[in-house]
Amino acid sequence: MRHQNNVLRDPKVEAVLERLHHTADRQALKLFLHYLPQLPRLFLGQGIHWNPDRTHFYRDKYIPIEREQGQLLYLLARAINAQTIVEFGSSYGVSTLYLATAIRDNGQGKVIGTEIVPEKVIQARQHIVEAGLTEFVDLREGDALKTLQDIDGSIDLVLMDGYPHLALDILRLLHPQIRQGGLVISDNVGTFKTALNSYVEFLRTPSHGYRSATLPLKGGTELSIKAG
Ligand SMILES: C[S@@+](CC[C@H](N)C(=O)[O-])C[C@H]1O[C@@H](n2cnc3c(N)ncnc32)[C@H](O)[C@@H]1O
Repeated sequence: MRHQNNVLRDPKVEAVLERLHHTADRQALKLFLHYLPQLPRLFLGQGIHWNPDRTHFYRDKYIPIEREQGQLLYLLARAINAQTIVEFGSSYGVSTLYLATAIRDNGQGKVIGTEIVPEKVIQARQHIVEAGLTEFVDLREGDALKTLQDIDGSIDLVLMDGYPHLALDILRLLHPQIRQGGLVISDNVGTFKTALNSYVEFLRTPSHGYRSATLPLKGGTELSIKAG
């Protein structure tokens, strides 16, 4: 990893991840230009407006978690000895690789990932094979609202990183199976502030059973624990 210690301690996984992060970094200019008209909103702290009818732009975009978020995910998954991890939005597999490394190092379990764009699923599967993590991943192609309906047993950790307008529905779907002490980590709560407002409110309403705080990672990463 550039600039800092890498907690994964696995050169094979790190090499794949570094290549994917670099490819994602090279898409930054296209993303910047795409969001350019919305820069005033961002500077005013309002976040980018999310239009659920205009997602085509993202079909070939990596838009992965950042390296620091990946390290945090790995550490959290190790800390709670996660064995069932659910990921909404796998894209090309960057977050999947961090989480699957944690599952492997915990000794057993699976990351159940889901991705709706078939071309991304093909690539993500290749990256997982290349990293030697196939047996720790169950990557499901299709709409997460369907593919995540039949999860066996309890869930230790959820990564919420799909399109914002679906986050609350996905959380409601998974909520009964998230165990006490389980974690929900949500990307982009600062970037897509308005679209994720009701989702974050859900996590912050005490009667729903979570304790939740926003970490200053990638402009806002929500860390929530199901505390009962
Ligand atoms: C921000 S990206 C995920 C990045 C990924 N977690 C990573 O770190 O590499 C969001 C992904 O969610 C996928 N997605 C959006 N709606 C979905 C749905 N209904 N079901 C499954 N995947 C979906 C998109 O195609 C996109 O690839």
